[in-house]
Amino acid sequence: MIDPGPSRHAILVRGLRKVYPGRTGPVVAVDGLDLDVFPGECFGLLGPNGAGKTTTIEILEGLSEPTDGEVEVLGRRWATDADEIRQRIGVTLQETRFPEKMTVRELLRLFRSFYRSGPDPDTVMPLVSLESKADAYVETLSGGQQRRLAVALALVGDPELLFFDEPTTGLDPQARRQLWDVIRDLRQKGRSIVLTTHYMDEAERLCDRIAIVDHGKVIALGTPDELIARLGGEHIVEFALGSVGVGGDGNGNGGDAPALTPDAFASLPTVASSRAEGDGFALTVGEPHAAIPALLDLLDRLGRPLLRLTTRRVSLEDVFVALTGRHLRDDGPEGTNGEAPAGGRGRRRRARAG
Ligand SMILES: Nc1ncnc2c1ncn2[C@@H]1O[C@H](COP(=O)(O)OP(=O)(O)OP(=O)(O)O)[C@@H](O)[C@H]1O
Repeated sequence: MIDPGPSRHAILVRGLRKVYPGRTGPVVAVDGLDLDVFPGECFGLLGPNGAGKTTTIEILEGLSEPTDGEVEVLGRRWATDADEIRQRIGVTLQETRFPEKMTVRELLRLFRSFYRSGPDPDTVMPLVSLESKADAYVETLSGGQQRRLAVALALVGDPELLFFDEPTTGLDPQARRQLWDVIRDLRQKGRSIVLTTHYMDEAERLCDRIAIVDHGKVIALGTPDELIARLGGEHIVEFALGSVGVGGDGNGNGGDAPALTPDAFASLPTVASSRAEGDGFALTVGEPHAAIPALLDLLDRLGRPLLRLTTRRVSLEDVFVALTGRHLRDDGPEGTNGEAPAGGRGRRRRARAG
């Protein structure tokens, strides 16, 4: 049971479950989730497609009913205090459809009229750098400008708590950065923020604390630094080996020499963990200057030629891989491999404004 005392929480969730009927049988989207979001923090739900992030945020926003569990938003419950909660939160959905024949200013004024109090819409436009578009029809705005308009619409009620569901999916790098700045400003002004994302760099840059979600459960929780520190080393050394003899991959498999496994590198100086990665290996290390010379010595003794070697800082992606053995996502404008986003796989929420 949730403690009935005065809530110090922006959000309190206990034992949240959501089961959808599904075509081929029940789908457990959220499976016993606990969350504590404190006032003034930017809290991230990070996880792969289908992890249950959107389902969770929809329940917090009062758009969907839980199958089981308890939810408090700003110390209130949706069942009894829906009007009050709506007056105190701002919601930016994954996608928003706007009425085409309204200007930016008209739409902001309309949304402002839904709230008892809040700023003059003209003072909100500069917060999202849309003042020059005040009299433009919303249909003429670019994708990034429309996302920022959606944020402005969430701000006109002067919310204490804001929800952003995958705020930058599909945006180009410049538009992403502009939206990051808007979210950072809101945080600096003391607003509580909950955002979902499958971009680890976004979570790392924006969030004070992150819950990594997989299969409807929180599998890790902490500040980005705490989560990264769990790996036991701050650097990743990735390398691939040439095969000895004919054929083979970067692990030595398929050539004449016996294949190497990640264990072969586990006892090198400051190596905290080792895994197969793509066509080679990835070592989590504390001190690359100690680990790399020892690695080169070992490969020399084993007679294995090095094809390539790179080092980088540990990311939340590595935390996810260490926890699940899978990658968080294979794309992202600034992700690990720079491939184009997979885009609209699965369901996307669309909201019609006005
Ligand atoms: N209305 C629905 N009916 C049936 N299953 C659903 C429904 N909505 C979501 N699901 C399923 O519930 C699971 C969680 O989906 P959800 O959209 O919450 O995940 P997510 O982490 O937000 O993923 P994404 O990043 O793709 O938005 C998935 O298996 C999804 O297919």
